[in-house]
Amino acid sequence: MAPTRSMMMDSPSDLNEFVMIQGNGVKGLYEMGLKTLPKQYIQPLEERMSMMTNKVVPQESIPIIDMSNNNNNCDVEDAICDAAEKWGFFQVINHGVPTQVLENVKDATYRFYELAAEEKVKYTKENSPTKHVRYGSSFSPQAEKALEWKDYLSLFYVSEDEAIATWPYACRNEALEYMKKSEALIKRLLNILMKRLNVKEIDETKEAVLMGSKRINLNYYPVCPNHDLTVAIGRHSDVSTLTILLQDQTGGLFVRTEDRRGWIHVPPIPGALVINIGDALQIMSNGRYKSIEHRVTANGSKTRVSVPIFVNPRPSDVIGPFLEVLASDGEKAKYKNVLYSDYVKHFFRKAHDGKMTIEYAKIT
Ligand SMILES: COc1cc(/C=C/C(=O)SCCNC(=O)CCNC(=O)[C@H](O)C(C)(C)COP(=O)(O)OP(=O)(O)OC[C@H]2O[C@@H](n3cnc4c(N)ncnc43)[C@H](O)[C@@H]2OP(=O)(O)O)ccc1O
Ligand SMILES: O=C(O)CCC(=O)C(=O)O
Ligand SMILES: [Fe+2]
Repeated sequence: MAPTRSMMMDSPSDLNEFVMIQGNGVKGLYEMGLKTLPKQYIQPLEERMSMMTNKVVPQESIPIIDMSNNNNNCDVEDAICDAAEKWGFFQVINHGVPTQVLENVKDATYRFYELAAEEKVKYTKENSPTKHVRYGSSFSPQAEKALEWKDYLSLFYVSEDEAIATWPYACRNEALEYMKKSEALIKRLLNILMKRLNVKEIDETKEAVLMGSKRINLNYYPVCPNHDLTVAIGRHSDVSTLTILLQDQTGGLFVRTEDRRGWIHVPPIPGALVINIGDALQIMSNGRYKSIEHRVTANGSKTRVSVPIFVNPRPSDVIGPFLEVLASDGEKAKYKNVLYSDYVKHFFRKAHDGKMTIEYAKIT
């Protein structure tokens, strides 16, 4: 529902109560017709995209890789590994996930957020019947100095039966279908990436540590007043092995340049998926593949949705550089072995802070 002129009003006196506790989210703030951004969302100058220090580099672009069978397989494999080493980010087209499945999960995202706050609030951290389903706003509100203009629904996959029993009806079938139909793409990408690391075969143990758990997030970024003063998602790197990201046609995702001096826009391409390397794979590849910092800008005129699938080790896995990588030329380990759930908890308990999470695993 778009706000009408007569509805325009000030922010609620207790913002936390309205957004988080009653479950209205930032979507609720937009629908109230706020004219100005509440102060809690005003980011420090250095985090705003309008600052000179955050310049956009329009002439740069992350690779767009055609994965269709008509293309020479070796060329595709090289392009993927090169992109993972240099950029940590690339887009894939002709990837095998049906367009209809992608459209359906975007529609399902809208369907979930269009539910009444009383329905959505049943899934907040305080109310959710399971830790595997969580509806929230911003990233880590207790730890953040300034909030982010984003609502999310986070669904941790354990089994189809558990998902059917616990995920919200408005989106569960579509989210499950998107996960299922992405499976072949995920395996193909991991096989390709492992080959260059001298990992000849993904056996059961390797499969568990590379893709033993999955989380799907339905992100909703409503129109934002004074959007230049805030962010939709602050600078961060993902803690996953790989992330498969579906974005709509709005735009707003930016990736840090290699020299860290600027930001590259990831242009929406109909039917494409954005792939990025997460911290877990940076660690397992001993830094060969890069988990790159990225961020999302808030938009003053359009609502945006995105749906990442985070492909992860299992929480109980210990991750560290693969022996195959170290053995190949006696390379020294740059990261220590860490319990993956400790690593993820460390990530979730602090505000977004660029590339800082990986310091937790660095050998200094
Ligand atoms: C939300 O906005 C985001 C999210 C992201 C995500 C990027 C990713 O790469 S997600 C992939 C993360 N990996 C996994 O989910 C797989 C492994 N999972 C686990 O290890 C566990 O499920 C766990 C996440 C560590 C939770 O473990 P548990 O033992 O049950 O511990 P808790 O006490 O429940 O949680 C620990 C701590 O984390 C907070 N938290 C848990 N789940 C979420 C969630 N989905 N979203 C946000 N925060 C979460 C929880 O509140 C706890 O913090 P406290 O301060 O309350 O103690 C990228 C960018 C974004 O903007
Ligand atoms: O919305 C996007 O384009 C990116 C989302 C993201 O970076 C995340 O959820 O980790
Ligand atoms: Fe991310």
